[in-house]
Amino acid sequence: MSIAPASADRICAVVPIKGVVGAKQRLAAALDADQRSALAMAMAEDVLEVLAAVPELFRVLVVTADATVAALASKYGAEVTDAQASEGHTGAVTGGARRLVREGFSMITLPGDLPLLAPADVSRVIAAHRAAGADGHPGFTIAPARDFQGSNAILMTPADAVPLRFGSNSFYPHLDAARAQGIEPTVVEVPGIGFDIDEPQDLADFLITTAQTRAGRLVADFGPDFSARLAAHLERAAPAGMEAGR
Ligand SMILES: Nc1nc2c(ncn2[C@@H]2O[C@H](COP(=O)(O)OP(=O)(O)OP(=O)(O)O)[C@@H](O)[C@H]2O)c(=O)[nH]1
Ligand SMILES: O=C(O)[C@H](O)COP(=O)(O)O
Repeated sequence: MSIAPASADRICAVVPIKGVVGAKQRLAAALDADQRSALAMAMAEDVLEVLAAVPELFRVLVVTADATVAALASKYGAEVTDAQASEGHTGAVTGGARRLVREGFSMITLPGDLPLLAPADVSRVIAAHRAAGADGHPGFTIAPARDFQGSNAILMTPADAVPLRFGSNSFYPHLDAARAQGIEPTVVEVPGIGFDIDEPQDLADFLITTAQTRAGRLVADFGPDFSARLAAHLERAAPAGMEAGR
């Protein structure tokens, strides 16, 4: 099999999307299954719309085994693959990376649950990667989650430059993994990338933004009582003597 040389000028976004069923389990205390599915789909559509508007991206590849997600991806001009799509976040991204290596593309991977993402956020990561001189050389650029636990965007030249392992605390291990490959990671903090919705507290923080996106309108439509119920849940869930918060 021939492998085309990777270039930081040829970047494909890889977005793993689990799909309608089983999404956002960690929000189960705040949302029922239908609400969780609807929120996951709304965020995914918002992210796909944003990525379609990033001028530096050549392509977008959605890794999913879900037919509804696949149809949504096509609507925004994204390609779809189901290779390794049911092997968790890490498996799905690794499957996408393998394909991009064969095709000579660098990879930026982002999850589908970044409700405040804007095209300029993605452009910032790409600019940082290029400024770090990754063109023609292996490079690794990462934008952490706001709590510095998650890895919310990773850009690699070539697409498989560093073995990835997503999980509850992947940011610092990913820095170590890059250094183990002899690559000094570039870290770029981007608020619109750092904010994802994993836990009920994230949902409460998102409600306050009153974002005029699909996801923002959806949570606003959960009704006037929703934010009070969410606040009550967070109050109950907070350790005694502490304010609800991260
Ligand atoms: N294709 C694919 N994508 C996945 C899989 N697991 C997670 N993802 C995606 O990876 C990104 C981060 O997902 P997580 O926050 O870990 O999982 P989640 O389903 O969104 O939420 P939880 O169920 O609460 O963990 C999201 O875009 C998910 O849709 C999987 O098995 N296959
Ligand atoms: O390693 C990570 O960044 C996580 O797997 C991403 O998923 P989450 O932040 O949505 O849990």
